Amino acid sequence: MNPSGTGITITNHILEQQYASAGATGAFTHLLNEIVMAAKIINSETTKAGLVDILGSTGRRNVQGETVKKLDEFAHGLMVDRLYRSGHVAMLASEEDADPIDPPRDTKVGEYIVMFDPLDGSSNIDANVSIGTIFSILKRVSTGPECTMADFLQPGFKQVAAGYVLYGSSTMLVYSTGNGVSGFTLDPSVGEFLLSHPNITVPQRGKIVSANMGYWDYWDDNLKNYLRYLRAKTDTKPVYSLRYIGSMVADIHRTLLYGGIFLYPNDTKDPKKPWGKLRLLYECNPMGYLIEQAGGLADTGKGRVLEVEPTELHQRVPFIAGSREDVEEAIAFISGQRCE
Ligand SMILES: O=P(O)(O)OC[C@H]1O[C@](O)(COP(=O)(O)O)[C@@H](O)[C@@H]1O
Ligand SMILES: [Mg+2]
Ligand SMILES: [Mg+2]
Repeated sequence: MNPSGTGITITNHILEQQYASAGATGAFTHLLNEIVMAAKIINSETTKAGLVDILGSTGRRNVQGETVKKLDEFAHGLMVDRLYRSGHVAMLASEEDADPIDPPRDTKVGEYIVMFDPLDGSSNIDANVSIGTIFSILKRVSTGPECTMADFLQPGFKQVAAGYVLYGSSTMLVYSTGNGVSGFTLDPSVGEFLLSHPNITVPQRGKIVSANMGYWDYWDDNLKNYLRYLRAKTDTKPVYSLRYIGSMVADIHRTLLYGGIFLYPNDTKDPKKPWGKLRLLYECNPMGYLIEQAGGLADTGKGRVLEVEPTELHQRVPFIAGSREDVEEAIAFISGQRCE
C-alpha cells in the first residue's frame, strides 16, 4: 500500500474507521458494505443503460409529483433490499416512497435509520449525464417496539454517517463517518472501490458558481445582487465561471473538489414549493454533512442546514453550500447586509 493510503479497499477503510471508534460491533461496517454492494449493482445497470430496458419513465408519479424513471424504481428497490439484508436497519425512508418503509416480514432489524435518494439527477438519466445515489445514516432514538417519526425527523448534525455514489465517467463513492471525507473509485477490472481521494478538503474560496440561472426571474433582489457581483469584472476578485449539471451529486462533487458555491435557493416558481426543490433529509442533510466535514459551509440563507429541525419526511429547504468564504459572502448578500 503506498504512503497516501490510496488503493485501500473501502471495506478495509470502513473497518479501520470502526476500529478507531470505541464499542464498534461491526454492524455499521455490515450496513455500509450493503450500500457498497447496491452501488456496484446500480453502476452495472447505468453503464449499459442504452442497451437494456432501463431508460425512460415508469409512467408513475411519486410523492413529489415527479415522474418516476425506471432507474429510480430499480435503484429504490435495490437499496431497500440490500439495506434490510444487513440486519442492522431499524427502518428506511426513500425519496420514492411517501412513508417510511417497513422491514419485510421475519427480517432481523437493528439500530440504524437510513434515508436515501436512490437516484439523484433523474432528469439527466436518458441523456447519459452524471447521476448519483445519496444516503444519510442516523441512530434510532425511539425505544418502543415500533419506530416513530421522531427517528426520521432528527436534525442533520445527528447523522452518524452520510455519503453519495457518483455514476459518472468513473464511478465514485464518497462518504464520511465524522472523521473527514474520503473518496473511492470503482476499479471495474477488480470490482472494488479503492481509495483514490483521501481526506477531501474543499478550498476556502473558489471561482465557480453553480445554480439554475433559468430561474432568475423567480429569485429575490438580494440573491440577484450577489450573482451580479460574482459575474462582475473587478480588480479584487476573479469573474466566477458558471457550471450547472442539474444533478446535485455531480454539482456537489465538483464543488467539494474545486470549491466555489452551489445554490438551490428558495424561489417563487411554484407556490407549493416556496423553499426550493431539494429535500432536507436525504439530499441537503447528507450533502451538508459532507461539505462541513470537508471544511466548507452549508446554509439555508437563514442558518446552518444541519441545525434545521425537520417537520416532514419530504420537506424542502433552500440550499447554499461550498467554500467557506464564498458561502459567508453569499449569506451577507442574501441577508441584505451587502448589496455590492
Ligand atoms: O432542474 P432543476 O430545477 O435545476 O433541478 C435540478 C435538481 O433536481 C434534482 O435532480 C432533484 O433530485 P432527483 O433527481 O433525485 O429528484 C437534483 O439532483 C438537481 O440538483
Ligand atoms: Mg435528488
Ligand atoms: Mg432521486
